[in-house]
Amino acid sequence: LEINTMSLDWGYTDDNGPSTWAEKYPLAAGARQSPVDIDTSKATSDNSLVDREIDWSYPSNCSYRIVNTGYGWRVDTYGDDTALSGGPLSEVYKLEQFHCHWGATNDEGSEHTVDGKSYAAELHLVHWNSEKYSSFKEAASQPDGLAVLGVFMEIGNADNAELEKIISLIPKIIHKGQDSQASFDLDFGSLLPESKHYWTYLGSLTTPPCNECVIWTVFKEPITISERQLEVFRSLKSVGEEDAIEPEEGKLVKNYRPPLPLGNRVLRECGP
Ligand SMILES: CCCCCCc1ccc(S(N)(=O)=O)cc1
Ligand SMILES: [Zn+2]
Repeated sequence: LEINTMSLDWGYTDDNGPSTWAEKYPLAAGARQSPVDIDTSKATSDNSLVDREIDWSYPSNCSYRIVNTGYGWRVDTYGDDTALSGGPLSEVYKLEQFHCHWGATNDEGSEHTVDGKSYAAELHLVHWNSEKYSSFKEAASQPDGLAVLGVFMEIGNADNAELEKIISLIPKIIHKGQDSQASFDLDFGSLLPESKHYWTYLGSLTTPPCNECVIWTVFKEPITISERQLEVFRSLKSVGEEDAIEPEEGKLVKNYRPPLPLGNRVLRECGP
C-alpha cells in the first residue's frame, strides 16, 4: 500500500517547520546550530582576524544550473575556478552553490538577525574545503567542511541587476524539481556588499540534516533587492507539477529558520 502523502519530509509550514525538524533530524537539536541572533555587544574583535580579510575569486562567465529544490531556488555552480580563503578560513574553499532565504513579508526573511533585527532576505554562498576533503558530501560531515557567506538583503527601490539574471529564470522552475540550464556571466562581486566587514562563528546547515559543519561568515553590510524581485521568489512552489493543487496553494512564501542559541560559542568580528 503506497500512501502518497504530498507533504514534504520537512519544510516551513506549521506541521513540518523548524520546531518539528529535530524529530527526524536529531542534529537540529545540537549546540552548534545556525542561524543565530548576532548580538553585536557580544562580538569580539581580537587580533586573530586583523588584516585577514576574506578573499574570493569567482569566474565572470560560467554555466550554471538553477533548480527548484522544493525549499527555494538554488544555483549550482561548477566551482572549478572559484576560491574562497582568508578571514576565519585556514584552507581554500570552492563554491558549490548559492541560494536564498526569504519571508512572507518584508519584516522577516533573513535567517541570521542582528540585535533582533531581521532583514527581508539572506543570500548564502556555500563553499567546501577542497584542500582537506575530496567531495562536498564528505566535507558536509566535517566540522570545518563548509564555509558559507551570508549576505543580508534589504528592500531598495532599484532592482538588483545581477540577481535579475537569476530571477528571470524563476518562471521556468515554478514547480519543485524543475531546473534550467543557463550560462550567464554572473558578476559575483556585485552579489556581495562593498564593505568586507563581517561577523564569524562556528555553526551548522540551517536546513535538515542540520550538520554542524559550517564556518559562518556574515557580512555586516546588506545588499538591496526590489520588492518585485522578492515577490518573484515567493511565486515558487514547494510542490511538483503533478501535484494537482489550487493555483494559490503550495507557494513558497517563506523558507527561513529562526535563530538558535549561540550558547558558549565565540562570535568574532572583523571591521567596525
Ligand atoms: C549531506 C548533504 C548535505 C546537503 C547540504 C545542503 C545545504 C547547504 C547549505 C545550507 S545553508 N542554508 O546552511 O547555507 C543548507 C543545506
Ligand atoms: Zn541557506
